[in-house]
Amino acid sequence: MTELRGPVRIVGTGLIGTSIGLALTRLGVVVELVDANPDYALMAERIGAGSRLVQIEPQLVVVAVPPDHVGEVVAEQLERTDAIVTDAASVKSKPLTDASRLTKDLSRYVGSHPMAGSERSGPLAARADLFDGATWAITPHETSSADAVALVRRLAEACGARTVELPVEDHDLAVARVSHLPQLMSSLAAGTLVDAPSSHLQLSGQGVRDVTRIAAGDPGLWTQIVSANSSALTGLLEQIRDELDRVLVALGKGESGDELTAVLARGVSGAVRVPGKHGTPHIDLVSVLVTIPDRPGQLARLFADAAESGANVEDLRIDHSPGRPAGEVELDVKPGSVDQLVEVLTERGWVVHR
Ligand SMILES: NC(=O)C1=CN([C@@H]2O[C@H](COP(=O)(O)OP(=O)(O)OC[C@H]3O[C@@H](n4cnc5c(N)ncnc54)[C@H](O)[C@@H]3O)[C@@H](O)[C@H]2O)C=CC1
Ligand SMILES: O=C(O)C(=O)Cc1ccc(O)cc1
Repeated sequence: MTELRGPVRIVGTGLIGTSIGLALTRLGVVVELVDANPDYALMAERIGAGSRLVQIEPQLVVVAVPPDHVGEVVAEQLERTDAIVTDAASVKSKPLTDASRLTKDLSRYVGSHPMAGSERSGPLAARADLFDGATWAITPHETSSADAVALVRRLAEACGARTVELPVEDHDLAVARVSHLPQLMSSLAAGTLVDAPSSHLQLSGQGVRDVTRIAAGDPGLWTQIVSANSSALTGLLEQIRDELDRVLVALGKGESGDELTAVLARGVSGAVRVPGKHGTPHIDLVSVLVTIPDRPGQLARLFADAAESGANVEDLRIDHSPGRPAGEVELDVKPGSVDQLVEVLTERGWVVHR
């Protein structure tokens, strides 16, 4: 069996590279940190993601630089080392095409893509547990060696992720749908807030926060990602444009038409197909809303009371605007636990709504 012994060289010590470094270092794997910006490599070293100076040749190189530069760095690392080389880019066709223009033998290269991240960039946003429970795509190409694929699988598992293998082209079609289109939709929705009066913005609740969170991602990085996946994205954007036209026509009629309901109902059907946490199939959860006074210790009391009802809280959201005397906690539980949870919380004086 191919073992991940290290050292692992990480080229690009931003959010993703430094998070991989932290995850591997916690397992005792020796990590070498390299970045075009020496300050970033130093920061990554200071927070414990590895070391800038490692004398031993790497077993594996992970290229975690923006997509436009991945191909050249992969080719350079293949030529300079005997290591297996992977990358973490959000698109997989472009790095492969770019690298194949620069070097002949790509058997030690296999692309990969951790499906976890954040709207933040740079080493200081990194976390050792970023990939725990996440999916990590591995995209072998025609000449990737079995050893390369096996070692990259070990890397993903060492970072706490579960792996999915798929061809390069399938990967790019899939992420156009589940990552790149949602990013563009989030940016478009958030863009309408730029000129909004603050009297409108003060009514913001969790819905607009959910929809706009990823819009805060680095525009430079996302320009590279969506440009590299333009053909897969174009079809989806045309579909959205047609749907938007239908919505405009329906709204223009000024009547509560079937057309509008059909668009909204299709959204419900799509949303329930998104797999739940840890890549498990989506299970229907029920949300229970609890009003919580803005005082120290209230969350701890709520969780203790919820635990006593026997309900396992599968997920939760907290909505609290500064200055308001109370917040709203949304507890997601399995349908079978709801009655008991509501009964116990109500008995103990919580204001609960389903
Ligand atoms: N941001 C996210 O949530 C996710 C990003 N990715 C992919 O991971 C890669 C890295 O993204 P982030 O860590 O978010 O970006 P980042 O901006 O936080 O880090 C990128 C790092 O690469 C360095 N760099 C740029 N060109 C370089 C070169 N030629 N040689 C050495 N270092 C170089 C930069 O100085 C920077 O430190 C990208 O390809 C992205 O598509 C994958 C999954 C999630
Ligand atoms: O912030 C989030 O929820 C993300 O989904 C982050 C992300 C960004 C880019 C990727 O290629 C993969 C994951």
